[in-house]
Parts: sequence; C-alpha cells; structure tokens
Amino acid sequence: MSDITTAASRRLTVLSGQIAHASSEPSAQNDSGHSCSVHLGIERASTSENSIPAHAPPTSSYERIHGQVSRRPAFWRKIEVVAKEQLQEVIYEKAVGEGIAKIAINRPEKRNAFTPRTVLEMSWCFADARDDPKIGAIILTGTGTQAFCSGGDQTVRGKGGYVGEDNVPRLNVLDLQVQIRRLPKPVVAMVAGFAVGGGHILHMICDLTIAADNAVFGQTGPKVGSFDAGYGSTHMARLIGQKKAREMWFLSRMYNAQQALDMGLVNTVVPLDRLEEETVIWCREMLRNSPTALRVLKAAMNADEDGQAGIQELGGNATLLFYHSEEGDEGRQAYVDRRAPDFSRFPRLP
Ligand SMILES: CC(C)(COP(=O)(O)OP(=O)(O)OC[C@H]1O[C@@H](n2cnc3c(N)ncnc32)[C@H](O)[C@@H]1OP(=O)(O)O)[C@@H](O)C(=O)NCCC(=O)NCCSC(=O)c1cc(O)c2ccccc2c1O
Repeated sequence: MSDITTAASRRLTVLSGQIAHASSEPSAQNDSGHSCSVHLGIERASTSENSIPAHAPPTSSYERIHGQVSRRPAFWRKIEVVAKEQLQEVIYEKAVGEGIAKIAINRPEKRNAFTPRTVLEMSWCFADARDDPKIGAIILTGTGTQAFCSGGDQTVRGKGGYVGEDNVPRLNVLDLQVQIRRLPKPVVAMVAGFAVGGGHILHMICDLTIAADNAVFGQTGPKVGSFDAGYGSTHMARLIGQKKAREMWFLSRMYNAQQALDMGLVNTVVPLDRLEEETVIWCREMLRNSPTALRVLKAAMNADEDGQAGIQELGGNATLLFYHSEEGDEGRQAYVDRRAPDFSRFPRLP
C-alpha cells in the first residue's frame, strides 16, 4: 500500500469511527439484558462520497455473525490491594462480568509522571492481570484528561536513575516495558492529553493505542538530558519509520492526535468524551477472538524484533501448546510410568 493510500485509510478510520458513533444506531439487548446501542465492528472500505451508513443492515454473513459488540459502559470494580500492597499511585480496576482490566497512573497533579513506586505498582497490576484467567485485555491509561503520562518524575531523578523510598536509583520503567511486551494478552493504551517522554514510550510499547482528540505525543529526552536507546527509539523506528523516528527524537517536537494517526503511532482518534467507550469496544472485539491466536500473534510480532529473547517467547508458546497435546503428554506419562515413550501412533504431518 502506498503512503498516500495508507494515510487516506487512516483518515477513514477516524471518519468511519465518527460515522459509527454519530449515527442513530439500532438498539440491541446486551448481555446484562439492558438495552444498548451497537457498534459495527467492521470497517467498510469506502470513500466519503459513497460511504455506507454504519447503521445499514449487515451485508455479509461475516458481518452478521461478527460485526457487533455491546457499547454499554463498562462497570468497574476497584482493586485496592495487589501483591499484598496497598496501591498509592495507581488505580487498578476490573470490569464486572467481562475480561477487561484497567491500570491508571494516578498522579494527575504531576501530569501522571511516574516514580519508581508508580512503576512498581503498575508492574504488580500487570502481573495480576496476566495471572487472572478471566482477564483477556488490559487497558493502560492515566487519570484525568490532561495526561496519559509525562514520563519519569524529574523531581526524583538522581544521578543513577529515579530514586524511591529505598533510596536506590532505578530505571525500572525499562523492566515494565519488557513486562508489557511479554504479557501474552493485548494491552491497549488509552491516551488523553500528554503522552510524552517515558510516557510516550509506554504507549508505543502497548499493542494498540486509542487516542482522544486532545492527545499530544512527543519525546522530550534530549531537552531534559535523557534518552531511551532501547525500545523507545528502535521500536519507534519500526512503528513510524526511520526518518520520522529520528525527527521525533532529534527535534523533540510535540505532535497532535491527527499527526500521530497519520504517522502510524496510534490506531484511531476519537472525541475525548468517547475515549473510554471506544477503548472498551476495541477490547470487547478482541475478547470475542481466540485468545491463543492473539497470544501467538503478539509473540510472533515481538520475535521479529526481539532476537533470541523473542524466539524464546514464541518458542514458549509452542511448548505450551505441545503440553496440551497427547503426543506431548505421552513423553511425560512414559517418564512417570518408568517406560520408554511410544510416539508411533502420532502422525508425521506433512
Ligand atoms: C507534560 C507537559 C508538556 C505538560 O505541560 P503543562 O503546561 O500542561 O503542565 P505543567 O508543565 O504546568 O505541569 C503540571 C505540573 O506537573 C509537573 N510535571 C509534569 N511533568 C513532570 C515530570 N515529568 N516530572 C515532574 N513533574 C512534572 C509540573 O512540574 C507541574 O508541577 P507544578 O508543581 O509546577 O504545578 C510538561 O509538564 C512537561 O514537559 N513535562 C516534562 C516531560 C518530561 O520531560 N518528562 C521526562 C522525560 S525523560 C523520561 O521520562 C525517562 C524516564 C525513564 O524512566 C527512562 C528510563 C531509561 C531511559 C530513559 C528514560 C527516560 O527518558
């Protein structure tokens, strides 16, 4: 696809989102029995001249079967204690009756800048969401509408990193980046306001980014004496291309939501007051799909970038699936039975 076509199709993503949400959509019964309007989850390739209204009847069996998810608001249950610790700088919630977790940096007075403690708390929440078999999608966000995250809190930055209660200087957000990447469930950044510095890197690490129309993106490191020469630069170059990545870091400018969409930094842009609604819809669409398919796809896309560490992650998925098979179990059972394994009944697939 040419750059022009790509940019045009990205614009259409915004447009079709607006059409879908602005139109008077049909009502449907949701899973809790309440009346709700529905979202046609399939983008139609169309121009603005001949666009099909989103409330038109489904045109294919695929659309009829898969096209709609509920757009009722999620109902969140707050979790105050994680890893036996009271959360102080993060709000952690799970949606009642559906597999979505939400982790929000809660330092709005600092534009959600993170300290080592914030990062540690996020890490506990991600670990909890990973281990909870009911959770299939995780939202990362910041509280308030002014910032997703403004990166490391510069007031606690010491010579060797950011300093917390234990006085040890850390760059522990790097471990968090790896944790999010390795997490075998989709992580969605829900961005309102500023996503800058280390906060910009966090959204890039997430699998998807839903941006509000007030979102602002940028790298500030070269202005504040910092840089991320890991995923923050190399993954960015894969996302938006070498020239744009160098521009973003070398000039340290800010970019609005439409510019971010045009660059391929975000997946879609929606009005601020519909940010959570749209993010939840994207999560619900993913939750309908095969968790194993999503898991292995994420690992494959990581493996393409992550060298041996990526192959290890992808290989771990192969082992996990193999353990579920009779062939894999025959080896284990033979060991336990103190006999030689008999793999003769398993086909040598072409
Ligand atoms: C984000 C802003 C552009 C917002 O500007 P705005 O005008 O809307 O708001 P204020 O500037 O008035 O901010 C309100 C309030 O918040 C405080 N604040 C904001 N951001 C931070 C921050 N990052 N650290 C500390 N405090 C912050 C601000 O001081 C105000 O407080 P008052 O007391 O005065 O009310 C703008 O705020 C801005 O530019 N912020 C700084 C962005 C930044 O440079 N971030 C750090 C980049 S470096 C980084 O994040 C980083 C972290 C790592 O852990 C790394 C690890 C490894 C390698 C690299 C790393 C790295 O680069």
